[in-house]
Amino acid sequence: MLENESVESREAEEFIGLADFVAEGGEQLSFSVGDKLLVHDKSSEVWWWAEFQGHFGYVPSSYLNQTPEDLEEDAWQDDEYFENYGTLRLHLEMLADKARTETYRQVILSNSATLRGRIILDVGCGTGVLSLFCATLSQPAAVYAVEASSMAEHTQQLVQQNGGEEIITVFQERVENLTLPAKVDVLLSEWMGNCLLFEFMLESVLLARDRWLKKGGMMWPSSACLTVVPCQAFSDYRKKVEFWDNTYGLNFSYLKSLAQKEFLSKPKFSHHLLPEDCLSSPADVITLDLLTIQVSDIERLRGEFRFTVEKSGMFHGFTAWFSAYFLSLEEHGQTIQLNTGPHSELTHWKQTLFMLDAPVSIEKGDVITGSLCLQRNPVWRRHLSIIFSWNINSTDASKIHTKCFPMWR
Ligand SMILES: N=C(N)NC/C=C/[C@H]1O[C@@H](n2cnc3c(N)ncnc32)[C@H](O)[C@@H]1O
Repeated sequence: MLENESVESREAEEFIGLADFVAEGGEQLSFSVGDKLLVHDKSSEVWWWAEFQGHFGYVPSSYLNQTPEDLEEDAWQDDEYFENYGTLRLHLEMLADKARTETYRQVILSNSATLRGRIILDVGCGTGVLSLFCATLSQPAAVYAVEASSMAEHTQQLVQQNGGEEIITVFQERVENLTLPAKVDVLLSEWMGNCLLFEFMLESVLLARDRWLKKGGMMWPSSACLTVVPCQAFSDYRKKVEFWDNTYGLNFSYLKSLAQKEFLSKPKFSHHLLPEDCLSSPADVITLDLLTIQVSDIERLRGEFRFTVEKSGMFHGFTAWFSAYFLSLEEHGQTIQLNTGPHSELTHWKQTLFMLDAPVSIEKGDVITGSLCLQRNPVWRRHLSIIFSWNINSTDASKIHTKCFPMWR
């Protein structure tokens, strides 16, 4: 035993669980998100031999993250994050997104009468466009425009050059570290990342809500949901995997398994899903009420789905997108929706594609049931893993497929 331990302990590497894993069969080892495992053998790509609390077994490598020795950069990677937002590139992308920006403008315009005399907090105001909509399209008492990056210096200029300086105060600070002059009636923010949560700016918005939103105040967006649909993705699969079957007359199919691992193990951002590639009607799988959801809730969000296939074809994977909803400040005013799905005007987020390792041919009438879990990364706090579990035409637990997609670490 001593010999065995010394061999195994010599080369063991510490990894951290990105999501809960339930062993199927004696050879596998169960663990929970955040657990630290010792990996002794990585000879296989997919299954590693690991140890946890004195037990040994096989674990899926896609569920594990290398723990950074000393987290020299902070887990939020704030320096890099706010440096990115200090340049115009991302702000241009967001401002050029008409569907996104016009929706917020519409919300402020249609509530302009009720905004009169109110105090508004704009979390992560960037160039201040939303705050300037408030100041120019309504008469609030005050707008607190909070922006942590160096963009705030320019925002101050833009506010002055657009006559907003009487109403808008720009704060260059993380909203979590800020002391505001007063509590606010409305918390306005455009925080949604890919698959809704990526970047986890939502945590900052919720902390600001808990500290600065008056009782009975309004959150804009008021609610948000993550929508999913099973889909075809012939062109992606052809370009990334089938490409190797015939490469200039040569047979490179030996590379297909490498291609699957390299191209299909992570989600594909900015995917443009065509309506005709949807295999069924989409379903809202996860819904957030921004007034009541707690920071602890966003560590792990889970939803179930059941799709009845409406057209025969190939099941290449799932596509996800989000919608945000803005309640009216008026009793019976209409709710405004920002829908980033394939049946709405394209936005800079587009949609996100999650491809199965191997496509499955599917028939009209087939039923795909399963669940989706958004598991926040226990180490890199702006990242998450998205775990799809599904089976086709069966409730037999042994036929459940599962795939864990890191976004990104
Ligand atoms: N991804 C989408 N949609 N929007 C990202 C929008 C991010 C903007 O909000 C700022 N921001 C993010 N987090 C904070 C915070 N805690 N305090 C102050 N400003 C912040 C960033 O610097 C960007 O300008």
